[in-house]
Amino acid sequence: MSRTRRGGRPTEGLCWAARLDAGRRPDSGAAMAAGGLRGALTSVAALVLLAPALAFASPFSKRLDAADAVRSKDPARFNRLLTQLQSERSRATAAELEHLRLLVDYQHALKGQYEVAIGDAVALFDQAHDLQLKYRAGLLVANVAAVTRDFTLGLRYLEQAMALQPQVQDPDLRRMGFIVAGGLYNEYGQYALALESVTALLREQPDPRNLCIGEQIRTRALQGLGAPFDEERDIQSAITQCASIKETIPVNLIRNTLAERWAQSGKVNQAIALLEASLPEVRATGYTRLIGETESQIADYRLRSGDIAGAEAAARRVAAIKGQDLRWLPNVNAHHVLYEVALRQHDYARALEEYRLYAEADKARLDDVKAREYAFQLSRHELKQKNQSIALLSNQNQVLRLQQEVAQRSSWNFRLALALLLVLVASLSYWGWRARRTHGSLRHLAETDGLTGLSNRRHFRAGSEAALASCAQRQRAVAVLLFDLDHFKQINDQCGHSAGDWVLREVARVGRLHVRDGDLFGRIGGEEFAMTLVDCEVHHALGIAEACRRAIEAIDAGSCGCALPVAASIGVVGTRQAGYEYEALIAHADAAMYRSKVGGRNRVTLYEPPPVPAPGQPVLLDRRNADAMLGQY
Ligand SMILES: Nc1nc2c(ncn2[C@@H]2O[C@H](COP(=O)(O)OP(=O)(O)OP(=O)(O)O)[C@@H](O)[C@H]2O)c(=O)[nH]1
Repeated sequence: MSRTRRGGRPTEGLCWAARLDAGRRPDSGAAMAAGGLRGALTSVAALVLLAPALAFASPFSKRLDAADAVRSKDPARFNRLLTQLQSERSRATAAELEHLRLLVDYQHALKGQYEVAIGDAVALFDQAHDLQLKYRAGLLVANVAAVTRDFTLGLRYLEQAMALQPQVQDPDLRRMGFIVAGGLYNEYGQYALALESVTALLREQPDPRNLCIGEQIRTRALQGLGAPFDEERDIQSAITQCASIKETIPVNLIRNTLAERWAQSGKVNQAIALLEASLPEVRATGYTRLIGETESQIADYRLRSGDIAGAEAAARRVAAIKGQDLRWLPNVNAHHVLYEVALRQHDYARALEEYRLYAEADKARLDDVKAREYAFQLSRHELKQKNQSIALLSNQNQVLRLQQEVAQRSSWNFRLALALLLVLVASLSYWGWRARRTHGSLRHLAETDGLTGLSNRRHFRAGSEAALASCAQRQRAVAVLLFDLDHFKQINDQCGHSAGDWVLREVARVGRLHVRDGDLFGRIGGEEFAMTLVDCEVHHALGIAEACRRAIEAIDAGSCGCALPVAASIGVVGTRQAGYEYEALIAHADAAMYRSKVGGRNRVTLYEPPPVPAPGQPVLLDRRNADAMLGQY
């Protein structure tokens, strides 16, 4: 039958470092009896409890810090402070309540109320707003879950807490994370990870105590890995480092590692001598795990060296440790040694019994190792899955961000384009309006007589031609009136040109009063005006002409300082007499107007065609009639 010890010296129980407080303050008898794995694991939690307090300014915060600082060193004071703080919790801020909650979780853990501690620390990890509190809650769960052998939960929270560690500002808290991770990884048989953690710790230039703890974790990880190490550099310097600050637990754990090395290389007696020499100091620590490990190594090496009695004595001391866990490696080793001793003493019944105890313990230990390995693989798997999910989510987020950015940019571009378009439309509208206005002004200028605002000759003619064409189609009557002011030159000459202008504007004003919509009224010469009256029979046109004449006659130029009368000679012609040709109508109206002038002025004359001459008789026409007739024929 071969022994099944693996990984070198006994490794059950979590990092001794957690027992640092216990090392300074030896366990009570009851605690020693409880020893073994649970005690060791509890101590890991105690290490977490040693974390420096977070800085808070208020009196409540200061007392929280004070409680935080003594939670392991002075549990009685810690409990008192916590009771006070809880009674005054109504004064606490939300952040302070979170801190208080963490301390209460520590208190539960220290009292052995592991499930309560884990339950609330898990919730705190999820709910804490302060990153450092969250980190500490995660480490607490990791430690306490290792005590309760909930390895999966422990590793899950260890990894989650360590994921937060880079953001932790407090260097002491960061170092604590490395120590807890290194210690736990060693206990989970993950020596490479333990080495990684402790290497990170040593890079952070820890204080002497943390350096000693780190060295112990490192030697154990190297041993677990079966890595070659330089005895002087890797072990003796670590022993010196720990011894110099009187850290007896780590110093002796390191010695155990050295003894393991020596025994492996055949230096069994040297290993026994080293362990025997340190045994009094080891026993003085009261640290069950260290005592059990040292004694079980002595038992093993004595057996190998042929010292059956010495081996049996040491093994029995281990087996006698009360409250130990069946799976604890020193227990397994002790039963194996006792079995071998019984065999060599030919006490086969005892050998059988010891073998049964050994096999039972070893099986339980192997199951435990498997459970840790399984927990580790599960946690790695979960971590991988989580990282993959995070990566996936981050990719999705990136895609969403990009989509948002594109949408935003498109929206900006769209808005910009819209704004530009609006500016463009506004500019175009403005310039269009300006152009239309300019065009309108120009057209108005081109069509209007500047003095009277009436249509000028050209525009009057165009409008009249259009109206005549339209009325011609419908055979509607149109009349044309031509006005010529009488002796206007005198007004100009005697009253001044501005008085003449005023009279012209007045004639335009009164003339406008006599035209309807659709009629046309223009100034077609200096003192000549014309009206085209649509849908207007000539007799009606005569009435309008007469009304105009009277209105003009009524103009009192005295208001502009001119005593001269104002009057006009008007000629009227209708389309029934002269047809729809503009030129002919104007010529006939002009001829009629001429007749008014000739007839004494200030009168209205209807165009009358010249009498048809008797054959052979010449007809004398005045100049205007002649022009009109020439135009007609
Ligand atoms: N104040 C002013 N006078 C103008 C304007 N256009 C033409 N006249 C004047 O109108 C006068 C026309 O004079 P005439 O052609 O001799 O006609 P008249 O004096 O009215 O005499 P009869 O037509 O024969 O009654 C001239 O003195 C022109 O200078 C104008 O825009 N303003």
